[in-house]
Order: sequence, then C-alpha cells, then structure tokens
Amino acid sequence: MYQILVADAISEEGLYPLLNDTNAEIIQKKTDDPEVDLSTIKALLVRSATKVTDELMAEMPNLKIIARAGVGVDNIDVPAATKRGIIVINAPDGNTISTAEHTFAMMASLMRNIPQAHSSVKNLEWKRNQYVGTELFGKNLGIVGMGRIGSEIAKRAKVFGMSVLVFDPFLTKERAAKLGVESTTLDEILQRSDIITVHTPLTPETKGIINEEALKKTKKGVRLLNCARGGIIDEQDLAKYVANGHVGGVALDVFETEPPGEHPLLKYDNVIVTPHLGASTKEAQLNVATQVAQEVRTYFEGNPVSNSINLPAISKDIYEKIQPFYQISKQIGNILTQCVKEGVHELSITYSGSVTELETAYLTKAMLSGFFKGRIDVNVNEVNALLTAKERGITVGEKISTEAFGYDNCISVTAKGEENAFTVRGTFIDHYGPRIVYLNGFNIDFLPEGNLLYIQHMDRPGVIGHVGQVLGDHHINIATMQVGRKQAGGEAIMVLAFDKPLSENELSLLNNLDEIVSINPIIL
Ligand SMILES: NC(=O)c1ccc[n+]([C@@H]2O[C@H](COP(=O)([O-])OP(=O)(O)OC[C@H]3O[C@@H](n4cnc5c(N)ncnc54)[C@H](O)[C@@H]3O)[C@@H](O)[C@H]2O)c1
Ligand SMILES: O=C(O)CC[C@@H](O)C(=O)O
Repeated sequence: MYQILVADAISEEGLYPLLNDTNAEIIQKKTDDPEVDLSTIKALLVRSATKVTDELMAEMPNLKIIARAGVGVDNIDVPAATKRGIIVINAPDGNTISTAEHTFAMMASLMRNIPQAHSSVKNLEWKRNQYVGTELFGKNLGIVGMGRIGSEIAKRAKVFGMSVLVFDPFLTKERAAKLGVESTTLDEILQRSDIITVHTPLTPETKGIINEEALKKTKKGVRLLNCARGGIIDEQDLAKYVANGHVGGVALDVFETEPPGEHPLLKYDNVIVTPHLGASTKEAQLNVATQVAQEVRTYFEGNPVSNSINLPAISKDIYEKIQPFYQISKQIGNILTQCVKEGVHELSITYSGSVTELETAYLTKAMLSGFFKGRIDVNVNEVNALLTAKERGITVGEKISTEAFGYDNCISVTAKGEENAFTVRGTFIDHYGPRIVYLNGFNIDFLPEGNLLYIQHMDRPGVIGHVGQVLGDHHINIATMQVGRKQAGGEAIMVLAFDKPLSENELSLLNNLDEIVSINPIIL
C-alpha cells in the first residue's frame, strides 16, 4: 500500500488510474494540514500552488516521487529532490492546446479591446468610437520560442492570415519550412512584428529577453503578450514603454511575482491580464492529471516512467560504474549547446576505448540531457532524451571507433547545424577526472566545470597579455587557463576558468581586443 498526497486542485476524474489502484490510498489535503502525516507519504501530486522545498521534502522521508500536473516545475526544488533520490515527473504536453488557445484569445481581445469594451457596456456606456480595433489578418506575428505552444500558436495564426516570424535557436530550417513560418533572428522579430508573443521557458538566457534594449527596436504601437512565464518580458522596462505610448497594448497571463499585487502595469487601460489561466480548462486539467496519475501508478508497479525530469532509469550498480562517463557526456552536450548558436539537426557521438564496454546508449541520452539543459522547459533526462531530440527534428547517431586519440577512453560529439559543425571530445582519466581534450578543431585540455570562457583568437605575441590586462584591470582572478593552436601565427583558442561569471561589460572589452575573433562564456 502506498499513500499519495494530492496537495493542489487536480482534476478528480484524471486521478482515476490511482483511485482504481487497490494498492494506493489517496489523501486530498494541503501539505500543512495537521491531519496529514507527511512521514508516510510516498507520492506527492501538485500543480503550482504547493511549493515543494527541500524543507518539505525533509519532512517526507518516504517520498519517492513528486508529480507536477503541468509543465513548469519552478515550484519544485528539483536539485534537492534529485539529491534525495526523489523522482520528479511532469505532464509536458497535456495543457499545450489550452495555453495556445488562451494566448490566441488574449491576442484577439487585445486587438479588439474586448475586456475594456465589456466593462464599459456593463457600466451602462455605449462608446463605439472608443473601441475601434485592429485586424489580425495581414499582421506580422513574432513568436519567441517555437516549442509545443509556440508551434500551436503559429498554426492558428496562419489560419487567421497572419505572417509568422519565429525565433528559436533550436528550430531547424526543415521544421520551420514544415510549419510554414519564417525562422529569423530576435532583432528581425523586434523590428518587423506588429505583435510579439513569448513561449520560451524562463531560463537565465530568456529572463528579460524582451527588455528596454529590445523594446527600443520594436515598431511603435507593437502589442506584446506573455502567457509563458513572468520575467521573460522585463515588467519594469515594459511599464516604461507602455507609459511613453510606444507599446500599443499588452496581454499578460503570468507575472514575475504571482499574484502581482499593486503592479505598475495594471493601471493602464491597454494592458489586459488574466491570473495564470493558460492551462485552466477542463480538458487540460484532465489531461495533465491523467498523465501524472498513470505515471505514478506505472512507477509503483516497478516500471520506468517516461516523463521523469531528474533520475536515470537504471540500476544503482550500473549507475555507479557509468557515473564518471555520464558526467562528462552531459558536460560535452552542455558545452555544445552553449557554443553552437544555430539550429542543430544532427548530433553524432563516437565512443572509443574502455568506455565502449559500458552502456553507451545511456551515455548518449546523458549527452542529450546536457545538450537540452537550459533550452527547453522540460528537463530532459535519460528517459525522455531521444524522444525530445526526435520531437525537435534532431537526428542522433551513435558509433563505436577504435581511434581513442591516445586516451584510454574518448567520447567525441559533433553537432551539425545549418552552416557549421562543431566537435567536442572528452575523456575521463582515473585519479584525475573529466577533461575536455578537443574543441572545434583544436587540441586542448581543461576541466569542464564552473565559469569558463572560450576565446577564439589569432596566435600573435601579446594576446595573452592583453586578455590578462583587461581582466587584471577589473580585478578578475583567472583560476586556470589553457591554450591550443593548429599552427604558429594562425587561429588559436584559449579556455579560461573564473570564480564567477564575467559581466557583459567585461566580455565586451575582451571581445574588442584586436586579436580576438570571438568569445563564448560556458557555464557548467
Ligand atoms: N500560462 C500557462 O498556464 C502555461 C501553461 C503551459 C506552459 N506554460 C509555459 O509556456 C512556456 C512554453 O511551454 P512549451 O510547453 O511550449 O515548452 P517547450 O519546451 O515545448 O518550448 C520552449 C521553446 O523555447 C525555445 N527556447 C529556449 N530558449 C530560447 C531562447 N533563448 N530564445 C528563443 N527560444 C528559446 C526552445 O528551443 C523550445 O523550442 C513555458 O515557459 C511553460 O512553462 C505556461
Ligand atoms: O495551472 C497550472 O497548473 C499552471 C500551468 C502552467 O503554468 C504549466 O507550467 O504547466
């Protein structure tokens, strides 16, 4: 018998797979309800209201699985759960359609002043001239983030006769062509769109992706929507641009702090809002509840789950043997995703040396989880890695080779984009640890950890001194520095490690040095 605590409002009908399980006892109460004995709970089901903190998990020593009936797991301390060996699962696609439809409803409402006109009529007014709207037909819609929800919005926008421009670093040309959208840069979207809607996860890269600098580039009168996560559009900067009349209208379903309370944007008539209702339909709630309920049941039946966010589905024994290679595979994937700025359509992995005796398929999945990290809202792990790559149109190839480049073992991964290919090779050396030994055509040797800076430069006397000078002037301590080159006087690279990431200003000063070809921070 296992006890399941359903702590948030989750569709009862969707819980059927668990209600139907004679081994399961369902308790529908808040986590702080004095009647709940947290110590005996084995599964916790939540939406976004319950904050699943490390402290809460500490009170639940028997907790095996946390299920989020929805996509975002921002209310769950996933690293803490992983550390405690608790599996976290979500329902990644059950509310896609509802959220896309809600975004579309917000867009239409915004263009036709529906909420404002509605309130006006309810106040016994009849101001037909005040609420003249704008058609969607023929307008340019810019979509930032072309995953599940972004793609559904694009389909609907095309039916409405809109031209769809999209920006998503993961989107390949083939997929864009299939969806009939124009894949372009963020700048183009800012400059050409009449309406911009964001559908990325909230990551360090996407936080404030639409900020003052971006707003400056938009058309006067542009409409902006955020039905993804608060903070993707910087709220303070947005308020400035609504106040000065540059932004013609805003629709928000999500806020940096929810509920937003007294918020500067709320006082404007052309800002329309909903209280995080994207997924609030009967259908979406039934879908997400059914998905997680089925997964929890599957887990307690001893079978692997398919939407696990944090844990590998292999035995502890194998896990221990494979662990060092697992880490380096993940780091290689993550280095690739931070270095390759274009859409990737192929990832080929070559294993050589002693690593070939292990379950390399598992390592391939670990590499993919590193590759997708920070890019998409679903944390990709070994369970869902291949499916995610397939969904994103990325071909994954794996082969075994005898060429280990002089190392006992070697994992080499090449990412192919539209224009370029980028290869990273790593190895694990006993008593020494993981090393990256090859980066984009250059032999090198560095520890893949912490705050790194990968610099491509010309091999000229003084270049290291110039870099050192800029960093020294800013009191930045270089923890380690490795250099690599192909031939004297030609192209070269250096990889530096710091105790903390460099600021935009420091990066730009380095980038402005004569000998520097490009700089690329890598945070692992
Ligand atoms: N309002 C709601 O109730 C509600 C409901 C469901 C999902 N959401 C949110 O909507 C968002 C999208 O969800 P989804 O299911 O489509 O996720 P998804 O993972 O399928 O898609 C996200 C897309 O964003 C892209 N992306 C990542 N970083 C980017 C960047 N820097 N620039 C441009 N694109 C980038 C990814 O490549 C991916 O294609 C998430 O933030 C999710 O939490 C909100
Ligand atoms: O209504 C909810 O549970 C929030 C849904 C949404 O933000 C998600 O991440 O799935």
